[in-house]
Amino acid sequence: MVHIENVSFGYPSKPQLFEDLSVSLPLGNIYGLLGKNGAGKSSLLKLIAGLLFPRAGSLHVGGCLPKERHPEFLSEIYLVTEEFEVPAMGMKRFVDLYSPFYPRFNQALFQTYLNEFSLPTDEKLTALSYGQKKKFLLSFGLATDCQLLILDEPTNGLDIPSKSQFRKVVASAIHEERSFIISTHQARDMENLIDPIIILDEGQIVFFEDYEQISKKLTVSKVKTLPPSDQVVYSESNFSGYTVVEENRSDVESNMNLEILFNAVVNNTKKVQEIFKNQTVEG
Ligand SMILES: Nc1ncnc2c1ncn2[C@@H]1O[C@H](COP(=O)(O)OP(=O)(O)OP(=O)(O)O)[C@@H](O)[C@H]1O
Repeated sequence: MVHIENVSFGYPSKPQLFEDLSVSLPLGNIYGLLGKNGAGKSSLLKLIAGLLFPRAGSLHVGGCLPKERHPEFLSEIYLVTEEFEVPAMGMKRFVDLYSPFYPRFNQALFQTYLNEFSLPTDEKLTALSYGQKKKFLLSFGLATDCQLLILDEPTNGLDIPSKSQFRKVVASAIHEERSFIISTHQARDMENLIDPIIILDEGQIVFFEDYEQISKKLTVSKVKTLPPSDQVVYSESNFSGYTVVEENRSDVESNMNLEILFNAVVNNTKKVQEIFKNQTVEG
């Protein structure tokens, strides 16, 4: 679905943000894109959506060049940005205007999502709160059934019940003919939803692994004293000792959490990459 080859990109009169970045994202997954502030997550999502253009390299989405913004491409992609504006109109008018661009738009599902998020349907979009506007756009994006749904920080501004509703509706809307890319800092909101995990750092994709491999290859434990340093991939001190990430040398799959995984990858990228390089190819 998304094929990025040797892409370089930088904003005018700024240093390169990406240098020779390559990644392929086949259909059927909810990709989680993690990275520090300023790592370039939103820029990468905009490159994929054709809102920014690479300086070098090639970028294809569903066989189209995003920068050309062909109708065929636009009808298969929906982007919910972190900051957005909504037009001053009611929901029905919005749907009447924009759903015809999406040939598989599902009105019944759209209604289900609005109900799930308890959204008032008779208000003008501009009269909704930030979180309600976001839930409206998420509902619309999910209901388009487009092949590629891109969500930039989707749970920012959502209240606690809405975060679990978000996980529920997103998980229900994925199928093998579509993919979602979700960029987030809210690792806890995304537990058990995003898989594979992609980590962007220093202009490169430094980590791209699925949960199964992560739990086979790494283990996390809480200990009172630190193990020998050559065994420690990453450690954090806590009130009762340490949380330690180590290579998983057992046959038991671990229960890695996303926050600690992220810290391990960005603090000890080389070591993590070495561990994952020795992957056994199954099947
Ligand atoms: N329109 C722009 N013009 C110039 N520089 C920009 C522009 N947008 C972003 N940048 C710069 O590009 C870099 C990456 O920004 P980007 O928003 O893609 O990062 P991010 O990973 O999404 O960050 P965050 O997690 O803070 O949202 C930052 O250094 C930022 O200052």
